[in-house]
Amino acid sequence: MERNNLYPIFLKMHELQVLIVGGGNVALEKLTFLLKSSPTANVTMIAPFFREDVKALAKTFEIKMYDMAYEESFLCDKDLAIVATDKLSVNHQVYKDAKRRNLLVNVADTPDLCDFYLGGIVTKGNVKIAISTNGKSPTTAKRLRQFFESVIPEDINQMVQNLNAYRKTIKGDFEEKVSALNKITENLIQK
Ligand SMILES: C[C@@]1(CC(=O)O)C2=NC(=C\c3[nH]c(c(CCC(=O)O)c3CC(=O)O)Cc3[nH]c(c(CC(=O)O)c3CCC(=O)O)/C=C3\N/C(=C\2)[C@@H](CCC(=O)O)[C@]3(C)CC(=O)O)/[C@H]1CCC(=O)O
Ligand SMILES: NC(=O)c1ccc[n+]([C@@H]2O[C@H](COP(=O)([O-])OP(=O)(O)OC[C@H]3O[C@@H](n4cnc5c(N)ncnc54)[C@H](O)[C@@H]3O)[C@@H](O)[C@H]2O)c1
Repeated sequence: MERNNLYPIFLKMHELQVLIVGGGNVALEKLTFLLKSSPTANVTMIAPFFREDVKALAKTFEIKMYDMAYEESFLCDKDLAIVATDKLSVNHQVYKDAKRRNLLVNVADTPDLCDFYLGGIVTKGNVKIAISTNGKSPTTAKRLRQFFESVIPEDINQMVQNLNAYRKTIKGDFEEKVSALNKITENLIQK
C-alpha cells in the first residue's frame, strides 16, 4: 500500500514571513485557511489585481498588499512563498526564484511544485491536528477536517490545561512524572 511520508511540523507563523503571490480565488482560499489557523501570521501579498474578498480579509488581518506584478525582490526577507496566480509562467518563475533562495514554496494545486502542502487543520484551544492525503484528495482532507471538528469536544483544551497544571504539581524525577501523567490518562484509550 502507498503511504504518506510527509513530515508535519507546526510553524510559528508570527515569527516567519510569508509571501503570497496572486490575489484571486485560489489566493483567497490559501489566505483564509492560513489565517483561520494562524491569525497572527505575517503575510505580504503581491498581485496586479486583488479580488474584493481578498482585500476585505487582508484589511481585517493587517496583511501588507502590493498592487503590482511579482518581482523577485519580494522574496528577499521571506521564509515561505505561496504561489497562486493564473499565469503558469509566473508560478514557475516564483518557484525557481524561491528554490534558489532556499525558501520553502507551495504552488497552489500543483503538487510537483510544492515543498510543503497546506493541509486540513482542526484547532480546539491548544490542540491542533493537521491532515494530509499526500496531495491525493484535498476533498478527503476537507471532509476529515470537518469530521474531526465535529467529534473532538470543545473542552479538550480543558484537559490539556488540567494536565499542564497537574504536571507542575508532580514531585519526583522525569520518569516519575511521565508515569503519573500516563496513569491518570490511561482510561482515555479503550483497550
Ligand atoms: C487541505 C486544503 C488546504 C488548502 O486549500 O490550502 C487543500 N486543498 C483544499 C481543498 C480543495 N482543493 C481543491 C478542491 C477541489 C476538489 C479536487 O480537485 O480535488 C478542494 C476541495 C473543496 O474545495 O471542496 C483543488 C485542488 N487542490 C489540489 C489540486 C491538485 C492536485 O490534487 O493534483 C486540486 C485540483 C485543481 C485542479 O482541478 O486543477 C492540491 C492541493 N490541495 C491541497 C490542500 C494540498 C494537498 C492536501 C492533501 O495532502 O490532502 C495540495 C496538494 C497542494 C496545496 O497545498 O495547494 C483544502 C481543504 C481545506 C479544508 O477544508 O480544511
Ligand atoms: N478558482 C478555483 O477554485 C480554481 C480551481 C482549480 C484551478 N484553478 C486555477 O488556478 C489559477 C488561479 O485561479 P484563480 O481563480 O485564483 O484566478 P483569479 O483570476 O481569481 O486570480 C488570478 C490572480 O493572479 C494574479 N496575477 C496574474 N499575474 C500576476 C503576476 N505577474 N504577479 C502576481 N500576481 C499575478 C492576478 O492579479 C490575480 O490576482 C487559474 O489558472 C485557474 O485555472 C482555479
